Amino acid sequence: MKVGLFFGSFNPIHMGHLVIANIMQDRTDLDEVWFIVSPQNPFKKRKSLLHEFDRLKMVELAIEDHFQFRAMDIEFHMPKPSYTVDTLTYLTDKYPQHEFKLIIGGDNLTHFHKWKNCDQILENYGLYVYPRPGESKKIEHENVCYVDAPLIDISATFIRNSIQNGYSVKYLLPSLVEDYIKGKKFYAY
Ligand SMILES: Nc1ncnc2c1ncn2[C@@H]1O[C@H](COP(=O)(O)OP(=O)(O)OP(=O)(O)O)[C@@H](O)[C@H]1O
Ligand SMILES: O=C(O)c1ccc[n+]([C@@H]2O[C@H](COP(=O)([O-])O)[C@@H](O)[C@H]2O)c1
Repeated sequence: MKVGLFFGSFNPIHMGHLVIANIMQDRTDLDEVWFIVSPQNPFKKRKSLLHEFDRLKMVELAIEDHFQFRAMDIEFHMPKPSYTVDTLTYLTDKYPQHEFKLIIGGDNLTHFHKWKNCDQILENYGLYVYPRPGESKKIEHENVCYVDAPLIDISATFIRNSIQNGYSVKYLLPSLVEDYIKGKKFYAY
């Protein structure tokens, strides 16, 4: 089975993530997409970062009707910061029968050469790249696959700021996730 891994903070998960994941699963040879919730992205501030269990719960709520999507908490139990190559190695040991691909935005290619063991990621796994504003560099490699997808300019930051300012976030994220955020009064609801 071929699995696309979508890493992120998911604080919270939103329609941008879900549209990309669905296009990747539906229009490529990926059989499943697994959402890997990162407890603490080394490049992001902790400000407004909800507890990892709540972020995982929101991912589970968002994908519960999609049987080819899975939410994973593996990075919760790994050393921090979580390097993608270490998570890929862990998953390969645990699921030797699966083939793993990394799903990333084109903007991430600019700094991809700085990622830990990036050559190993390219050679042993490979990338499924979707377009994102700000992309400036393409990597020509047999294991890099560029997938056409619409640009959806929704971010978790926009959603958190909207809630804080009392604006509606309807349609920006699944209603079950919105209800969960409201119920817990997250992001100052
Ligand atoms: N609208 C979107 N379209 C495509 N990719 C996205 C979109 N929003 C986020 N991503 C990508 O999904 C991955 C996980 O996203 P992340 O959880 O960091 O969300 P975010 O919306 O970028 O969050 P924040 O606004 O808090 O930085 C990242 O690689 C990010 O670049
Ligand atoms: O392994 C690395 O060296 C590495 C360097 C930068 C980013 N990542 C991972 O890439 C994911 C997306 O990152 P970002 O900053 O684009 O949201 C996130 O889960 C990070 O853990 C991983």
